[in-house]
Amino acid sequence: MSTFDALIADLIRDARRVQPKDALQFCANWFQSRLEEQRARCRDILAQHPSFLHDLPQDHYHDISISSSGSGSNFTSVTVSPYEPAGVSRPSIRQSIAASPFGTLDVPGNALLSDTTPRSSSSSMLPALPPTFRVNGQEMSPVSPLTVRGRYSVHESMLPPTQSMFHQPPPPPIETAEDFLQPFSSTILARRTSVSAESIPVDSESDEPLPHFPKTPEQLRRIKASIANNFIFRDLDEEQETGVLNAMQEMQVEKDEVVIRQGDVGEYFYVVESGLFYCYIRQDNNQPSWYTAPEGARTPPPLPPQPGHHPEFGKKVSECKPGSSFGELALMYGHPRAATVQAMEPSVLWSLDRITFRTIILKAAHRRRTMYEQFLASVPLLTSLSAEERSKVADALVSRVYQDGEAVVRQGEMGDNFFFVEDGEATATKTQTGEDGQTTEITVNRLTKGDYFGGEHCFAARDRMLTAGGINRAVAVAHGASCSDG
Ligand SMILES: Nc1ncnc2c1ncn2[C@@H]1O[C@@H]2COP(=O)(O)O[C@H]2[C@H]1O
Repeated sequence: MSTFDALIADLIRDARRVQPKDALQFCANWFQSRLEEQRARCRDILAQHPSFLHDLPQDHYHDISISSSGSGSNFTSVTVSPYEPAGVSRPSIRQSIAASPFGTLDVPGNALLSDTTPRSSSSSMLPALPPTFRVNGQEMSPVSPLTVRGRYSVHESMLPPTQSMFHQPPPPPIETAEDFLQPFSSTILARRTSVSAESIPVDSESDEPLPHFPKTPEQLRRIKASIANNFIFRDLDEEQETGVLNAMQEMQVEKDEVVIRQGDVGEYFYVVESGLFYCYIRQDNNQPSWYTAPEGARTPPPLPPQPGHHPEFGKKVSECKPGSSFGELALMYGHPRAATVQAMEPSVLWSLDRITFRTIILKAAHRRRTMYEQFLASVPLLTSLSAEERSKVADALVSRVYQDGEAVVRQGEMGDNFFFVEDGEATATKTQTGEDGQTTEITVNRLTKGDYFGGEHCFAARDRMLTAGGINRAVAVAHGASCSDG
């Protein structure tokens, strides 16, 4: 598969999973995120191995602009080197991790890097200047390859079409060299893998050292308790869990503190140890809190206050309590933050940086999904599902090991799970009461790999008791997974 095809396949898969309301915006953000990640990695590699620059063909990377006529014959090609030293220190992907979990804007490509707002005390770790790259000798900020306007497309791209029409004059004809970028296919990149678990081969490894913040046994105990019932951590093996625990940082959050702002770039994922958080979504527009409309721009009239609305953050959509987590969407899909998250009381959070989240957690989830997709493809009941539908079922599966003789479901119990036998064997038994009043247990079925049971709405199996007769693994479709009558 070509780089382009692979990119598009990844984009389509992610878009289907997310089902964005604004598809174009989703695509723009998705490509922007890929581009930023890739360029930061290139710069990292070149910072470590400047000699690679000489090995690279100078026309290795082209930005191609299309003339406003849109005709294919009017392509012009401009050499752009994201490797070229630019006279300012550029951020590496490591540096792009803001020292403060609130510093969600400090990522390459974020136009707000030119913002001079004071940051947290650890901001000395952050690059002093916005990241740039050089086009024809001219310093430029990264732009979205799908954006046809100026440099700070991040601002613009966050506005939905109607909103941006209020703020912006009509777009000029497409004419700048940096508007469209060909997919990058560098020999140098082959030396490193992407951190995107969504798009990399499952078993590739990142050689990026992950952060390690030493912790007391008591802190470790508290994190483990916080993640114990969180499905996001369910797929981690011991080594992965250790990596995640090492990378987590404790945060004491005050009442009313805003941990995440809708529209910001996501750098951290959070697990709630104690306290309470509300998540809000502004429906009226998607623009980030730091956005200021250009002078003289017309703004839409403010919406009247409604119950459950925060005057600034919008509608309350959910609450995050101890053991839950938030902030995963932006890290997974490269979106701006989808909601604003604010502490309702003094709280304790554990934050996990984007790189660790993607290299460990997403990778484990990806591997798990691949494993279950293969398993589900062998289940006769599901042969009519499309690959995409099987993926969805795979994501909903929770694997559980049952010991020999252990009951999986009991006769007469209300059941809201549907089970597949992943490995081993299960027996279905039924208790019968004879005319003499004696109860006997008879075996009515034996189930092996790929067989299923449960789901009382789908199958008249509620009068059975299934015991794990040598069953090693059963896979349950989680509560809420749908199954059709039949
Ligand atoms: N209804 C919701 N829509 C979107 N995000 C939500 C919602 N409820 C909670 N959230 C969380 O709010 C977080 C905001 O940052 P993210 O978009 O990274 O991830 C988001 C989710 O974890």
